[in-house]
Amino acid sequence: MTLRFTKGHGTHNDFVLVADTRGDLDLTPQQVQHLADRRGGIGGDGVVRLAPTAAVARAGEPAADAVLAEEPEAIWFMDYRNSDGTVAEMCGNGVRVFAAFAENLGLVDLSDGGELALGTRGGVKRVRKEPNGWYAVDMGPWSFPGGPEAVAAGADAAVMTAGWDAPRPALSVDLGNPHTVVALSRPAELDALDLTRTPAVDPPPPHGTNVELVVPLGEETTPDGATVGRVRMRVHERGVGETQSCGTGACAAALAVRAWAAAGAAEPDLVPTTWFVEVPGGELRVRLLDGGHVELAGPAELVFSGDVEL
Ligand SMILES: N[C@@H](CCC[C@H](N)C(=O)O)C(=O)O
Repeated sequence: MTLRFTKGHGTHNDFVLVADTRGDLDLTPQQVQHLADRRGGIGGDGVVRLAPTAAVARAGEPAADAVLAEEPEAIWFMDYRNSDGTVAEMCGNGVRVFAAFAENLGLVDLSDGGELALGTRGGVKRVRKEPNGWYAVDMGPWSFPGGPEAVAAGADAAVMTAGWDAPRPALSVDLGNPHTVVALSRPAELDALDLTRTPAVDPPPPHGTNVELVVPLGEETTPDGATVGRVRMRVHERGVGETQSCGTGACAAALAVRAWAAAGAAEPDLVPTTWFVEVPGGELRVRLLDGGHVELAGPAELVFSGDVEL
């Protein structure tokens, strides 16, 4: 079978995108692994299938039914797979690149304030385009699975990775997909990390986790007088390995660092609600929204298209 694809990335978190506008493509884990293979295939951290939400629901995906019940206008669904062939609930960089792909296919017009509501296994996501060309997505609700006690204690898990003498405290964050955030004290320590092996998380999360290693860089004032926070991050993605960026991971990092800062602040309400997250592949913006939602903004690029044999 010959398959048309487009290669895209968001801050160098890269994806093979496939337009399945009839919704009849059933990608096997082996086919996903082949598409994502950087030597024998196209290469990517993940594979994104764009399909009609109704077709995904008919194929037995309960999340697609829930999407249509919540937002009947979410007619397109992001079927996201990690490069190892496993399914993931959400991908923050993937959602933005999906929006750029849908624009490119002529399925949506995001100029003049247009919005794309799309379905994911993590619920309905809404994407709009900013004047600088960045895509901003309302990532929806998030939570600290360990609850207020974990936030007060600063941790509900421990992470051990190559080169460390002992496990370090970490905070679990749920963005629709699972994250575990560990704070390091110095950028040099972050740079020296060996992330070629999967970090061990205790207690082991039932469905695995993405692990973000972060260095809080403090607060700064923007030219328009706003106070924002800044974080550096490296990430080991579930089902992939170390990647150049992770959008849900950037949200998790900002939310954890903000919670840690608020816990130690005399006036927690003054801790910034906007954070810039520096990743090896670029920079993302994370903003707390009303109603317990979080927004992710950043670039999305389509690089080339072609045909591949499956
Ligand atoms: N790179 C993504 C996250 C992709 C899914 C993740 N590896 C998982 O298994 O949860 C992002 O930008 O959020």
